[in-house]
Amino acid sequence: MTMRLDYLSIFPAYFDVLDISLLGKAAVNGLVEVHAHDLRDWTHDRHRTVDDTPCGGGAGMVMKPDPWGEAFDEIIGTEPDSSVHVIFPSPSGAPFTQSAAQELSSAVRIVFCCGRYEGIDHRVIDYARSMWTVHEVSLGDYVLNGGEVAALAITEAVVRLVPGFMGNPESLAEESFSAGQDGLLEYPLFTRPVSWRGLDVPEVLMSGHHGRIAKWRRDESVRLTCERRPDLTDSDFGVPH
Ligand SMILES: N#Cc1c(-c2ccc3ccn(Cc4ccc(CN5CCOCC5)cc4)c3c2)n[nH]c1N
Repeated sequence: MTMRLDYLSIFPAYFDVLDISLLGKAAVNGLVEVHAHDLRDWTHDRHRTVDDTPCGGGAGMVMKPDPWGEAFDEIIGTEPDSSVHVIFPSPSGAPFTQSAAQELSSAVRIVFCCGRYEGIDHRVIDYARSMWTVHEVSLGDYVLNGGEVAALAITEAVVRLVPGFMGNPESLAEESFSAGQDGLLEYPLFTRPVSWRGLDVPEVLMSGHHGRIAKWRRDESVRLTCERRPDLTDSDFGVPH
């Protein structure tokens, strides 16, 4: 099954990068199909205008609904289809999580609507909700200039979970933020040389003793999680708050 990814943006060149590396390989293997669109192609004035002043006043500009509606008609269609997932990155969106990525990895079609300025006229989102499955999501509590970077991050998080994408699916099982690691942060990683600029690989990792190695890794994951992400710890880890 090929996953079709569409990107609507006034900066479609942001998505040229998807031809590189693993994503490029996935496209070649037919796992994903990528289409980037310039929203201005659905404007009709000489200046190819996509924005206007906010109703009710306020700073900045708001993206007009008309180009989005015409782009939707051409790219997605005019019939409702809940199997189409439409993602609006937004500072006021719900936090994007690994479980959301996992859910989206089984989607047949995902359309990313990348806003700019102060955002998109809300009727565009309301219309999309009446037609497709809509996700208003945020990458995190910091302000970006538009939705493109978020769309790229979400794409990578989702596509790497598509069956057949990652060469070694076992590497997905041990990752942080996935059930396999009990939601703890990943332990520190080391490789050769054993000694580097006076810094040595922890002896336990060179011991060949799998039980001790597993304990060290678990202890390190718990230590790191307590230090950096107390919000992820709870009594189940046997770790005091
Ligand atoms: N995903 C994601 C994002 C985004 C994001 C996503 C999409 C768009 C479209 C336009 N912009 C720029 C923009 C910046 C500032 C504001 C006003 N601010 C008022 C006070 O509260 C904060 C927002 C609005 C819009 C976007 C930003 N930012 N951070 C994330 N994690």
